[in-house]
Amino acid sequence: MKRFISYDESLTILNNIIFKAKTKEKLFLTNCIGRVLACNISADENSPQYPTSAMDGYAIKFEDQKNDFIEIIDKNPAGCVVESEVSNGVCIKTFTGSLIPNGADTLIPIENVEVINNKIKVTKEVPKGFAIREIGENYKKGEVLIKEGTIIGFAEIGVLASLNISQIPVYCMPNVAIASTGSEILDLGEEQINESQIRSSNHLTIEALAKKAGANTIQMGVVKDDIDSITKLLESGLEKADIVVTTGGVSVGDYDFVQDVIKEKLNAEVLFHGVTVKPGMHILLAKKDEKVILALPGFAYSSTVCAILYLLPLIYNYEGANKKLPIVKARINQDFPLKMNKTIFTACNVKYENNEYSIDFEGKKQGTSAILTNMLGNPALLIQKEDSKDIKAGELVDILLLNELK
Ligand SMILES: Nc1nc2c(c(=O)[nH]1)N[C@H]1C(S)=C(S)[C@@H](COP(=O)(O)OP(=O)(O)OC[C@H]3O[C@@H](n4cnc5c(N)ncnc54)[C@H](O)[C@@H]3O)O[C@H]1N2
Ligand code: MOO
Repeated sequence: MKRFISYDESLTILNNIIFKAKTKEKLFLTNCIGRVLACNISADENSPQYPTSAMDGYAIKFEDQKNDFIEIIDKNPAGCVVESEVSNGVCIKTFTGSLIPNGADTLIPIENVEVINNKIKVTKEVPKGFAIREIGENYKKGEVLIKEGTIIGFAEIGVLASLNISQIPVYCMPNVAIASTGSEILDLGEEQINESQIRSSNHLTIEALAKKAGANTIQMGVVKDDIDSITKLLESGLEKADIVVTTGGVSVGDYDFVQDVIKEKLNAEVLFHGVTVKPGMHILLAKKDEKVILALPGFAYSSTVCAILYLLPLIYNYEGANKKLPIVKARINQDFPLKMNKTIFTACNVKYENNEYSIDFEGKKQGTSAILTNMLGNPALLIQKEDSKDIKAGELVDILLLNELK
C-alpha cells in the first residue's frame, strides 16, 4: 500500500540526496555564465597597482595650491609612464586612468584651475589626496574576491577579466535522461493509427526545463507500456545519466508499470512514492547506486509542475548551486478556498505593478491535470500549503514565478 507523505517531507528527502563527488570542468569565462564556481578566486595583485588618477587635471603637491602659479612641466596621458616628477612649484597634466606621477600627492581637476602661459592658478582648492585612487582601492593582493560555490554572473565575469583569468573551473552539470511512457502516446512525427492515441508533450517539456536549468539532456523519447521496454529504457538511462526522468505509469492502473520496474526489476531504493500534492500525487523518487530516478505522473500539467518542483532542485543540488525556486509574495484578486487537504499548485496570471506582484485567474481553464495551456502567457503557480486556511481576496499569497524558469 502506498504511503503518501507531505510536500515538506518530500522536500526534506529530496534535499538530502547526495550525488557522487562533484566533477569539475574548466571553461572560458563567458561560457561559465550561470555555472557554479569550483574554487576560490583571489587577487594576485593590488587594483590599482599604483596610485591612479580618478579625474582629468593636474598632479600637484597639496601645499602648492596656495602658490600664485604652478608651472606645467609635462603631460601624462593614460597608458604612458611619465618620467618627470612633481616637485614644489611644478605640476604635470594628468588624465583619468593615468598613473599619478612621482612626487605628487593631489590631483587638482581641470575645472578648479585657470591656465595662463603654461602655468595653472588654482581657483578652487581641494583636500590632500583628492582624485587619487590609492593602491588596492578596488581589491588588495591576496583578497578572496569570489568564493567557491558562487554562481557566475556579469559581475564575476568582469572581475575575473580584470584579474586576467580566462578560464575557471566550474562544477559539471548533471546528465538528465528523459523519456515518456504510455501505449497511447506518440512521439513527434509518429503516425497515428487509432483515435485513442495522443501526441506526447511531456518528454519535450521536461527537456526544455532541464536544458534551461543548464543540465545536459539525453532525450530517450517515447516507450510503450510494457515491462521489458520500460526496463530497458531505465537501464539504458541509468547507464548514461545521473538523473533519469520518466512520465506516466506511476498511478494505480493495470498498465502502470514504471513503478513495478523501478521497485522489482531494478531493485532501486524508493525514497518516496506518493506525496500529498496536487497535481502530482503519484510521484516516485528512487535511488539506484548514485543515480536518481524521478518518475512523474503522465498528465501534462502534473508532470510539468512536478518537474519544476523536484527535477530543478535536483539539478541545483547536483551542481552545488545555492539556488531556490523563484517563490515570491503576490496579492490575489479573488477568494480562493483550499479545496483539499494537499499542497496545491494552481496556474494563474501574474503581473508586477506598483512594486508588487498580483495574480488573477482570467482565462485559466478548470478541469483535470492535463491542461498544460494554463502555463502559457505570464504564468505563475499559486501555492496553497496543505495546512493553510482558505484565501481571501486581497491577501498576500505565495506564488512560483514560471517565466523565470523559461
Ligand atoms: N483510480 C485512480 N485513477 C487515477 C488516480 C488515482 O489515484 N486513482 N490518479 C490520477 C492522477 S491524479 C494522475 S496524475 C494520473 C497519473 O497516472 P499515471 O502517472 O499513471 O499516468 P498515465 O495514466 O500514464 O497518464 C495520465 C494521463 O496523461 C496522459 N499522458 C501520458 N503521457 C503523456 C505524455 N507524454 N504527454 C502528454 N500526455 C500524456 C495520458 O494519456 C493520460 O490521459 O492518474 C490518475 N488516475
Ligand atoms: O497526481 Mo494528479 O497529477 O493530481 O492529476
